[in-house]
Amino acid sequence: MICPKRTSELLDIHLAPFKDKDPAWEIGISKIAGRGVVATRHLKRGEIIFRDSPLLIGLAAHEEDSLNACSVCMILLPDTRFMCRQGCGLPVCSLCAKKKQHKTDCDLFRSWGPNEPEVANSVIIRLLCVARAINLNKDQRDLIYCLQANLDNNHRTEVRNAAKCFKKFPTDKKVIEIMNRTVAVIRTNGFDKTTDRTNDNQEFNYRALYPLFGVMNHDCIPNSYYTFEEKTNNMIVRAAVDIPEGFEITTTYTKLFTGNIARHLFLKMKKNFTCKCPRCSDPTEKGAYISGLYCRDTSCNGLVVPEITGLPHPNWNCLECKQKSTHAQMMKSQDFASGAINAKNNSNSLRTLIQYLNEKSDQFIPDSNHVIIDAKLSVLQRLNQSREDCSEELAANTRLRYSRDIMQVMDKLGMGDSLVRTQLQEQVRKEEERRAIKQAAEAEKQRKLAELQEKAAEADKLLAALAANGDETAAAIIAAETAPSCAPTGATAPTPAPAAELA
Ligand SMILES: C[S@@+](CC[C@H](N)C(=O)[O-])C[C@H]1O[C@@H](n2cnc3c(N)ncnc32)[C@H](O)[C@@H]1O
Repeated sequence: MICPKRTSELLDIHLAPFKDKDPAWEIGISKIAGRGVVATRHLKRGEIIFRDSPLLIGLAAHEEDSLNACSVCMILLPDTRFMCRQGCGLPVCSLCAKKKQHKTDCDLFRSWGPNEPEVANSVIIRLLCVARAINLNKDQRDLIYCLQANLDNNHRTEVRNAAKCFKKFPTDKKVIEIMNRTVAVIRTNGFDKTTDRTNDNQEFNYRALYPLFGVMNHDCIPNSYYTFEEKTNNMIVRAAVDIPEGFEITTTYTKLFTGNIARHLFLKMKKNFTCKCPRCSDPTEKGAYISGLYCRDTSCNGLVVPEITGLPHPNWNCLECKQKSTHAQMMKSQDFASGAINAKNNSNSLRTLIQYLNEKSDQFIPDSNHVIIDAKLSVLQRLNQSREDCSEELAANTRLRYSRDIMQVMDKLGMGDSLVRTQLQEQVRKEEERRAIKQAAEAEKQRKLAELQEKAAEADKLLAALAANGDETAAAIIAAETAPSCAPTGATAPTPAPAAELA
């Protein structure tokens, strides 16, 4: 492990533009693994802990059909004529083509002679983030070397493949080593499009290395969460819960609602470690039963969970009848459920998906299962874009119900704040506000009606009194004066409107 002091020095240089004189964090020896980020004082839930800027950032270029983004500002460009005319093989917008960053990138890639500079090639575009490490200054380069790098067998593959796309790719061992190391450092500590490392379903389509964030260790119930500033791509890390002084600040490398087994596999294969946090050690995941499935015995209503955690193929146990099942048996149920829900999710009708989730799916998969949580999140996301084929009432009820369901799972897991929770809270707040406005309008209608009824009753009484006194003319005048304001539209004087009719 590299000394936390040296890491701090290099991070201070990197973070100097933020001018944080009294940081709420420091780099220390972690109880979880190697170095970690530790709170220097008590942090309140929601408080900003630090800002970080990307030391390296570039297009992820994972999909061939989305290569038309500018390699500097990363904004999508019109479909034609977006490649640099200097022949570097990089897409660039007309504004960024004049910027210093592009000149540096362009000079580097042109000197390597791309085979087909006019064609957008995902391998070349993807390499840019890594190749930018070559032009960093010494402190920045040292910072890269200071971060952990899990050097697996294929961390050299990317650079090796990229070399085939250029005529004069560098052969200098030092240059190749910098790039290979950078690939490994990004894989261990960085982002490579949201799907690879995000805890919040956030859109982040780049490949990037945030050095301070890179020192944070993982916990499946993290005590911090992060967001990105759209203009700068800077990251803001906040406390998800109150964090006492001296406690390690953790993040999660996996999605929040992935079950124990899938998280275990992801962390083992992609991040090279086995997590031993309390959620991972508990087959019920703190009673949230995110991996829970129904017992195979149809006469039993019990939930089945993995017998022990931390294994890729555990046996499963019914919590009710104690029947054991093999992993393969339970995966059949899980795959069947995932297939059914995904088929409904991919169909065009959002209303059908909602009906299916509300009425059918719990016959074969518990509501607590991650497939259902993901489907509900997907419904909420679709509803945010449009109501599709749902009535206003169905959309509103679904928003409220699913947001509350998912927050309940978060509460069971003991999760604090996160971007997802903020979004769900906002959905609930809006829906409760809409309902309160509707209720207030209904109450106001009722109040006015009662007022009218009261007036009509008073008029009835007056009329009766006048009639009893034999004052027929006065009664007719009163009836004519009161009826238009009390009676429903269309009622005509002189006949007094009976109170029942007004309702
Ligand atoms: C982004 S780095 C975190 C910082 C790292 N501890 C360091 O000293 O630089 C990720 C690596 O830290 C280790 N790590 C992070 N969280 C861990 C955890 N919960 N349990 C075990 N190892 C963990 C793993 O080796 C992982 O590949």
